[in-house]
Amino acid sequence: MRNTEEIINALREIYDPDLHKDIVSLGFIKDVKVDSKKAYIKIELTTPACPVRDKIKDEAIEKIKKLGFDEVQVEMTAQVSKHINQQKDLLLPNVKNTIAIASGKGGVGKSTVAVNIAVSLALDGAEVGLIDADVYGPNVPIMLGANEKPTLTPDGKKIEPVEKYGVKLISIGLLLDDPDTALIWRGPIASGAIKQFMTDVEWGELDYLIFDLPPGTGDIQLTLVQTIPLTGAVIVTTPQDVALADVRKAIKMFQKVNVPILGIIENMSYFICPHCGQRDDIFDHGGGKKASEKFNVPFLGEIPINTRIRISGDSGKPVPVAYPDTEEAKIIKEISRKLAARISIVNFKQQAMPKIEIKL
Ligand SMILES: Nc1ncnc2c1ncn2[C@@H]1O[C@H](COP(=O)(O)OP(=O)(O)OP(=O)(O)O)[C@@H](O)[C@H]1O
Repeated sequence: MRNTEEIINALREIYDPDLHKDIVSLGFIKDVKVDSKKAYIKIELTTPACPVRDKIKDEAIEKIKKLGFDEVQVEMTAQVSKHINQQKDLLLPNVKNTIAIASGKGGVGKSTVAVNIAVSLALDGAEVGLIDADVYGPNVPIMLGANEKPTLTPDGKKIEPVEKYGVKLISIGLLLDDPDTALIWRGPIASGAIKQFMTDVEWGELDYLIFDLPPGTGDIQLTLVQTIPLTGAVIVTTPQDVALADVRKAIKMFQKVNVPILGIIENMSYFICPHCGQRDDIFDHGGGKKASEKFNVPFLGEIPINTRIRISGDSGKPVPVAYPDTEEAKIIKEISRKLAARISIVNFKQQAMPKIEIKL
Protein backbone atom coordinates (compact mmCIF):
# COMPACT_ATOMS: atom_id res chain seq x y z
CA MET A 1 0.00 0.00 0.00
CA ARG A 2 1.19 3.49 -0.79
CA ASN A 3 2.10 5.51 2.27
CA THR A 4 1.87 9.17 3.19
CA GLU A 5 5.61 9.64 2.72
CA GLU A 6 5.35 8.74 -0.94
CA ILE A 7 2.61 11.30 -1.34
CA ILE A 8 4.67 14.01 0.34
CA ASN A 9 7.65 13.19 -1.87
CA ALA A 10 5.49 13.47 -4.97
CA LEU A 11 4.18 16.84 -3.79
CA ARG A 12 7.76 18.11 -3.46
CA GLU A 13 7.75 18.39 -7.24
CA ILE A 14 5.10 21.13 -7.16
CA TYR A 15 6.57 24.62 -7.09
CA ASP A 16 4.94 27.86 -6.05
CA PRO A 17 5.95 30.18 -8.92
CA ASP A 18 5.78 33.29 -6.74
CA LEU A 19 7.64 32.03 -3.67
CA HIS A 20 10.08 29.91 -5.74
CA LYS A 21 9.95 26.89 -3.45
CA ASP A 22 8.16 23.57 -3.41
CA ILE A 23 4.84 23.41 -1.57
CA VAL A 24 6.16 20.89 0.98
CA SER A 25 9.14 23.04 2.05
CA LEU A 26 6.78 26.03 2.21
CA GLY A 27 4.72 24.17 4.81
CA PHE A 28 1.56 24.22 2.68
CA ILE A 29 0.72 20.53 3.31
CA LYS A 30 -1.37 20.42 6.45
CA ASP A 31 -2.76 16.88 6.34
CA VAL A 32 -2.26 13.64 4.41
CA LYS A 33 -4.47 10.57 4.85
CA VAL A 34 -4.37 7.28 2.99
CA ASP A 35 -7.12 4.66 2.93
CA SER A 36 -6.43 1.71 0.55
CA LYS A 37 -6.85 3.30 -2.92
CA LYS A 38 -8.06 6.64 -1.62
CA ALA A 39 -5.90 9.65 -0.68
CA TYR A 40 -6.84 12.88 1.07
CA ILE A 41 -4.60 15.94 1.41
CA LYS A 42 -5.11 19.42 2.76
CA ILE A 43 -3.17 22.31 1.21
CA GLU A 44 -3.05 25.66 2.99
CA LEU A 45 -2.07 28.66 0.83
CA THR A 46 -0.98 32.13 1.95
CA THR A 47 -4.11 33.79 0.52
CA PRO A 48 -7.56 32.63 -0.63
CA ALA A 49 -6.99 34.91 -3.65
CA CYS A 50 -3.99 32.87 -4.81
CA PRO A 51 -3.64 33.17 -8.61
CA VAL A 52 -2.23 29.63 -8.89
CA ARG A 53 -4.70 27.96 -6.52
CA ASP A 54 -6.36 25.79 -9.19
CA LYS A 55 -3.05 24.97 -10.85
CA ILE A 56 -1.56 23.71 -7.57
CA LYS A 57 -4.69 21.65 -6.86
CA ASP A 58 -4.73 20.06 -10.34
CA GLU A 59 -1.01 19.24 -10.16
CA ALA A 60 -1.44 17.65 -6.73
CA ILE A 61 -4.29 15.43 -7.98
CA GLU A 62 -2.25 14.42 -11.02
CA LYS A 63 0.90 13.57 -9.01
CA ILE A 64 -0.99 11.52 -6.43
CA LYS A 65 -3.02 9.65 -9.06
CA LYS A 66 0.25 8.67 -10.75
CA LEU A 67 1.18 6.84 -7.53
CA GLY A 68 -1.76 4.48 -8.15
CA PHE A 69 -4.59 6.03 -6.15
CA ASP A 70 -8.06 5.77 -7.70
CA GLU A 71 -9.59 8.57 -5.69
CA VAL A 72 -7.82 11.75 -4.63
CA GLN A 73 -9.44 14.42 -2.51
CA VAL A 74 -7.62 17.73 -2.19
CA GLU A 75 -8.94 20.31 0.26
CA MET A 76 -7.70 23.84 -0.43
CA THR A 77 -7.62 26.33 2.46
CA ALA A 78 -5.76 29.56 3.14
CA GLN A 79 -4.21 31.39 6.04
CA VAL A 80 -3.26 34.89 4.92
CA SER A 81 0.35 35.73 5.81
CA LYS A 82 0.90 38.60 8.21
CA HIS A 83 3.10 41.60 7.67
CA ILE A 84 5.22 42.18 10.74
CA ASN A 85 5.32 45.84 11.71
CA GLN A 86 5.50 47.05 15.31
CA GLN A 87 3.57 50.25 14.66
CA LYS A 88 0.82 48.35 12.80
CA ASP A 89 0.56 45.77 15.57
CA LEU A 90 0.07 48.59 18.10
CA LEU A 91 -2.58 50.44 16.08
CA LEU A 92 -4.23 47.51 14.29
CA PRO A 93 -3.33 44.32 16.17
CA ASN A 94 -5.85 42.14 14.31
CA VAL A 95 -5.07 43.39 10.82
CA LYS A 96 -2.60 41.26 8.87
CA ASN A 97 -1.82 43.60 5.96
CA THR A 98 -2.34 47.27 5.13
CA ILE A 99 -2.28 48.46 1.53
CA ALA A 100 -2.38 52.01 0.15
CA ILE A 101 -3.94 52.67 -3.25
CA ALA A 102 -2.36 55.89 -4.53
CA SER A 103 -2.00 57.94 -7.68
CA GLY A 104 0.36 60.70 -8.74
CA LYS A 105 -2.59 62.82 -9.88
CA GLY A 106 -6.38 63.01 -9.62
CA GLY A 107 -9.05 61.44 -11.76
CA VAL A 108 -7.17 58.33 -12.88
CA GLY A 109 -9.69 55.99 -11.25
CA LYS A 110 -7.86 55.31 -7.98
CA SER A 111 -11.07 54.96 -5.92
CA THR A 112 -12.68 52.78 -8.61
CA VAL A 113 -9.66 50.46 -8.50
CA ALA A 114 -9.58 50.42 -4.66
CA VAL A 115 -13.28 49.50 -4.41
CA ASN A 116 -13.16 46.81 -7.10
CA ILE A 117 -10.03 45.19 -5.65
CA ALA A 118 -11.53 45.19 -2.15
CA VAL A 119 -14.75 43.52 -3.35
CA SER A 120 -12.86 41.04 -5.50
CA LEU A 121 -10.62 39.95 -2.57
CA ALA A 122 -13.70 39.58 -0.34
CA LEU A 123 -15.44 37.45 -2.99
CA ASP A 124 -12.39 35.18 -2.99
CA GLY A 125 -12.95 34.64 0.73
CA ALA A 126 -10.59 37.16 2.37
CA GLU A 127 -11.58 39.38 5.31
CA VAL A 128 -11.31 42.89 3.86
CA GLY A 129 -11.60 46.42 5.23
CA LEU A 130 -11.51 49.70 3.29
CA ILE A 131 -10.62 53.11 4.68
CA ASP A 132 -11.60 56.00 2.46
CA ALA A 133 -8.54 58.09 3.29
CA ASP A 134 -9.37 60.48 0.46
CA VAL A 135 -10.92 62.82 3.05
CA TYR A 136 -11.08 65.66 0.53
CA GLY A 137 -13.12 63.67 -2.00
CA PRO A 138 -14.74 60.72 -0.22
CA ASN A 139 -16.33 58.90 -3.18
CA VAL A 140 -16.05 55.36 -1.86
CA PRO A 141 -19.46 55.24 -0.07
CA ILE A 142 -21.22 56.10 -3.37
CA MET A 143 -19.20 53.46 -5.25
CA LEU A 144 -20.19 50.84 -2.67
CA GLY A 145 -23.79 52.03 -2.34
CA ALA A 146 -23.27 52.78 1.36
CA ASN A 147 -25.45 55.52 2.78
CA GLU A 148 -26.24 54.39 6.31
CA LYS A 149 -24.53 56.06 9.27
CA PRO A 150 -22.08 53.84 11.16
CA THR A 151 -23.26 52.84 14.66
CA LEU A 152 -21.35 52.42 17.92
CA THR A 153 -20.34 49.07 19.38
CA PRO A 154 -22.57 47.87 22.29
CA ASP A 155 -20.06 49.22 24.86
CA GLY A 156 -20.15 52.59 23.09
CA LYS A 157 -16.37 52.70 22.79
CA LYS A 158 -15.83 52.09 19.09
CA ILE A 159 -17.42 52.70 15.70
CA GLU A 160 -18.81 49.75 13.75
CA PRO A 161 -17.76 49.97 10.09
CA VAL A 162 -20.49 49.72 7.47
CA GLU A 163 -20.38 46.42 5.56
CA LYS A 164 -21.03 46.19 1.81
CA TYR A 165 -20.46 43.15 -0.41
CA GLY A 166 -18.31 41.59 2.32
CA VAL A 167 -16.11 44.70 2.68
CA LYS A 168 -16.02 46.68 5.93
CA LEU A 169 -15.93 50.37 5.14
CA ILE A 170 -15.31 53.63 6.94
CA SER A 171 -15.31 57.05 5.31
CA ILE A 172 -15.60 60.65 6.35
CA GLY A 173 -18.47 60.71 3.85
CA LEU A 174 -20.42 58.41 6.21
CA LEU A 175 -19.65 60.36 9.38
CA LEU A 176 -19.97 64.07 8.59
CA ASP A 177 -23.39 65.56 7.87
CA ASP A 178 -21.65 67.81 5.39
CA PRO A 179 -18.56 65.99 3.99
CA ASP A 180 -17.58 69.24 2.25
CA THR A 181 -16.32 70.52 5.64
CA ALA A 182 -13.42 68.08 5.24
CA LEU A 183 -12.34 70.08 2.20
CA ILE A 184 -11.04 72.85 4.45
CA TRP A 185 -9.15 70.53 6.82
CA ARG A 186 -5.45 71.05 7.08
CA GLY A 187 -3.03 68.12 6.77
CA PRO A 188 -2.70 67.37 10.52
CA ILE A 189 -6.50 67.17 10.95
CA ALA A 190 -6.74 64.84 7.96
CA SER A 191 -4.02 62.55 9.30
CA GLY A 192 -5.64 62.69 12.77
CA ALA A 193 -8.90 61.48 11.21
CA ILE A 194 -7.12 58.60 9.46
CA LYS A 195 -5.42 57.62 12.71
CA GLN A 196 -8.85 57.55 14.37
CA PHE A 197 -10.16 55.39 11.53
CA MET A 198 -7.45 52.91 12.46
CA THR A 199 -7.82 52.98 16.25
CA ASP A 200 -11.47 53.87 16.92
CA VAL A 201 -13.16 51.55 14.42
CA GLU A 202 -13.99 47.96 15.37
CA TRP A 203 -12.33 46.23 12.44
CA GLY A 204 -12.22 42.74 13.92
CA GLU A 205 -9.85 40.30 12.24
CA LEU A 206 -8.83 41.47 8.76
CA ASP A 207 -6.55 39.91 6.16
CA TYR A 208 -6.30 43.13 4.12
CA LEU A 209 -7.07 46.71 5.12
CA ILE A 210 -7.03 48.92 2.03
CA PHE A 211 -6.54 52.71 2.15
CA ASP A 212 -7.82 54.84 -0.71
CA LEU A 213 -5.42 57.82 -0.46
CA PRO A 214 -6.13 61.35 -1.71
CA PRO A 215 -4.60 61.86 -5.18
CA GLY A 216 -1.19 63.48 -5.58
CA THR A 217 2.14 63.52 -3.81
CA GLY A 218 2.06 66.72 -1.76
CA ASP A 219 2.59 67.28 1.96
CA ILE A 220 -0.85 65.96 2.88
CA GLN A 221 -0.26 62.65 1.13
CA LEU A 222 3.24 62.34 2.61
CA THR A 223 1.91 62.96 6.13
CA LEU A 224 -0.81 60.35 5.60
CA VAL A 225 1.65 57.81 4.28
CA GLN A 226 3.75 58.35 7.41
CA THR A 227 0.67 57.98 9.62
CA ILE A 228 -0.29 54.55 8.26
CA PRO A 229 2.01 51.58 8.89
CA LEU A 230 1.88 50.07 5.40
CA THR A 231 2.68 46.62 4.04
CA GLY A 232 2.97 48.24 0.63
CA ALA A 233 1.48 50.59 -1.94
CA VAL A 234 -0.22 50.22 -5.31
CA ILE A 235 0.05 53.04 -7.84
CA VAL A 236 -2.78 53.63 -10.29
CA THR A 237 -2.00 55.48 -13.50
CA THR A 238 -3.45 56.12 -16.95
CA PRO A 239 -1.49 55.04 -20.04
CA GLN A 240 -0.15 58.32 -21.44
CA ASP A 241 3.56 59.04 -21.42
CA VAL A 242 2.92 62.26 -19.49
CA ALA A 243 1.59 60.15 -16.58
CA LEU A 244 5.10 58.70 -16.14
CA ALA A 245 6.31 61.78 -14.27
CA ASP A 246 3.44 61.41 -11.79
CA VAL A 247 4.20 57.73 -11.28
CA ARG A 248 7.83 58.61 -10.57
CA LYS A 249 6.75 61.16 -7.94
CA ALA A 250 4.43 58.65 -6.28
CA ILE A 251 7.12 55.95 -6.20
CA LYS A 252 9.61 58.43 -4.72
CA MET A 253 7.13 59.43 -2.01
CA PHE A 254 6.77 55.83 -0.85
CA GLN A 255 10.48 55.10 -1.15
CA LYS A 256 11.20 58.11 1.08
CA VAL A 257 9.32 56.37 3.89
CA ASN A 258 10.52 52.83 3.03
CA VAL A 259 7.16 51.50 1.85
CA PRO A 260 7.51 48.76 -0.79
CA ILE A 261 5.71 49.28 -4.10
CA LEU A 262 3.44 46.26 -4.61
CA GLY A 263 2.80 47.22 -8.20
CA ILE A 264 1.43 49.57 -10.84
CA ILE A 265 -2.07 49.28 -12.34
CA GLU A 266 -2.90 50.95 -15.63
CA ASN A 267 -6.51 52.14 -15.66
CA MET A 268 -8.51 53.38 -18.67
CA SER A 269 -6.01 51.35 -20.62
CA TYR A 270 -8.01 50.80 -23.82
CA PHE A 271 -11.58 50.86 -25.13
CA ILE A 272 -13.35 47.98 -26.83
CA CYS A 273 -16.25 49.27 -28.93
CA PRO A 274 -19.38 47.44 -27.72
CA HIS A 275 -20.85 47.61 -31.24
CA CYS A 276 -18.03 46.53 -33.56
CA GLY A 277 -15.55 45.03 -31.04
CA GLN A 278 -12.71 47.22 -32.34
CA ARG A 279 -10.10 48.31 -29.84
CA ASP A 280 -9.17 51.96 -29.44
CA ASP A 281 -6.27 53.15 -27.26
CA ILE A 282 -7.94 56.43 -26.31
CA PHE A 283 -5.22 57.56 -23.93
CA ASP A 284 -2.40 55.74 -25.73
CA HIS A 285 -1.30 52.42 -24.29
CA GLY A 286 1.44 50.74 -22.29
CA GLY A 287 2.59 53.65 -20.08
CA GLY A 288 1.97 51.64 -16.90
CA LYS A 289 4.04 48.70 -18.11
CA LYS A 290 6.77 51.04 -19.34
CA ALA A 291 6.84 52.78 -15.96
CA SER A 292 7.05 49.45 -14.13
CA GLU A 293 10.08 48.48 -16.23
CA LYS A 294 11.70 51.89 -15.86
CA PHE A 295 11.30 52.00 -12.09
CA ASN A 296 11.78 48.27 -11.63
CA VAL A 297 8.50 47.61 -9.85
CA PRO A 298 5.90 44.91 -10.67
CA PHE A 299 3.11 45.50 -13.17
CA LEU A 300 -0.26 44.21 -11.93
CA GLY A 301 -2.37 44.70 -15.04
CA GLU A 302 -4.52 46.85 -17.33
CA ILE A 303 -8.15 47.80 -16.80
CA PRO A 304 -10.09 48.98 -19.88
CA ILE A 305 -12.22 52.12 -20.01
CA ASN A 306 -15.72 50.83 -20.12
CA THR A 307 -19.29 52.03 -19.59
CA ARG A 308 -20.11 49.19 -17.18
CA ILE A 309 -17.21 50.21 -14.89
CA ARG A 310 -18.49 53.79 -14.80
CA ILE A 311 -22.12 52.74 -14.26
CA SER A 312 -21.20 50.29 -11.51
CA GLY A 313 -19.32 53.11 -9.71
CA ASP A 314 -22.27 55.49 -9.98
CA SER A 315 -24.85 52.89 -8.95
CA GLY A 316 -22.88 51.58 -5.96
CA LYS A 317 -22.60 48.02 -7.26
CA PRO A 318 -18.98 47.20 -8.16
CA VAL A 319 -18.22 45.24 -11.34
CA PRO A 320 -17.40 41.88 -9.65
CA VAL A 321 -20.91 41.96 -8.11
CA ALA A 322 -22.92 43.73 -10.83
CA TYR A 323 -21.33 42.09 -13.89
CA PRO A 324 -19.48 39.01 -12.59
CA ASP A 325 -19.31 37.21 -15.95
CA THR A 326 -17.78 40.01 -17.98
CA GLU A 327 -14.22 40.40 -19.27
CA GLU A 328 -13.66 43.42 -16.97
CA ALA A 329 -14.70 41.39 -13.88
CA LYS A 330 -12.19 38.72 -14.93
CA ILE A 331 -9.46 41.36 -15.35
CA ILE A 332 -10.20 42.89 -11.93
CA LYS A 333 -10.12 39.43 -10.33
CA GLU A 334 -6.75 38.66 -11.95
CA ILE A 335 -5.30 41.97 -10.76
CA SER A 336 -6.55 41.52 -7.20
CA ARG A 337 -5.09 38.00 -7.10
CA LYS A 338 -1.75 39.24 -8.43
CA LEU A 339 -1.78 41.86 -5.69
CA ALA A 340 -2.55 39.22 -3.03
CA ALA A 341 0.37 37.16 -4.36
CA ARG A 342 2.67 40.21 -4.18
CA ILE A 343 1.70 40.74 -0.54
CA SER A 344 2.50 37.10 0.20
CA ILE A 345 5.91 37.55 -1.48
CA VAL A 346 6.70 40.69 0.55
CA ASN A 347 5.74 38.88 3.78
CA PHE A 348 7.64 35.75 2.80
CA LYS A 349 10.79 37.78 2.12
CA GLN A 350 10.36 39.66 5.39
CA GLN A 351 10.10 36.41 7.36
CA ALA A 352 13.05 34.90 5.51
CA MET A 353 15.32 37.85 6.36
CA PRO A 354 18.20 36.80 8.59
CA LYS A 355 17.95 38.13 12.14
CA ILE A 356 21.02 40.14 13.03
CA GLU A 357 22.21 39.61 16.56
CA ILE A 358 24.43 42.30 17.98
CA LYS A 359 26.74 41.10 20.73
CA LEU A 360 28.31 43.80 22.86
N1 LIG B 1 -11.89 52.01 -16.19
C1 LIG B 1 -12.87 52.88 -16.13
N2 LIG B 1 -13.85 52.88 -17.06
C2 LIG B 1 -14.87 53.79 -17.03
N3 LIG B 1 -14.98 54.74 -16.09
C3 LIG B 1 -14.03 54.78 -15.14
C4 LIG B 1 -12.94 53.86 -15.11
N4 LIG B 1 -12.17 54.16 -14.03
C5 LIG B 1 -12.75 55.22 -13.42
N5 LIG B 1 -13.85 55.60 -14.09
C6 LIG B 1 -14.75 56.70 -13.76
O1 LIG B 1 -13.96 57.89 -13.71
C7 LIG B 1 -14.41 58.74 -12.66
C8 LIG B 1 -13.24 59.02 -11.70
O2 LIG B 1 -12.88 57.82 -11.06
P1 LIG B 1 -12.37 57.77 -9.55
O3 LIG B 1 -13.23 58.62 -8.67
O4 LIG B 1 -12.18 56.35 -9.22
O5 LIG B 1 -10.96 58.46 -9.74
P2 LIG B 1 -9.93 58.96 -8.64
O6 LIG B 1 -8.59 58.84 -9.26
O7 LIG B 1 -10.14 58.22 -7.37
O8 LIG B 1 -10.41 60.43 -8.48
P3 LIG B 1 -9.93 61.52 -7.42
O9 LIG B 1 -8.69 62.05 -7.97
O10 LIG B 1 -11.06 62.52 -7.46
O11 LIG B 1 -9.79 60.86 -6.09
C9 LIG B 1 -15.57 58.00 -12.01
O12 LIG B 1 -16.77 58.48 -12.55
C10 LIG B 1 -15.38 56.55 -12.41
O13 LIG B 1 -16.59 55.83 -12.48
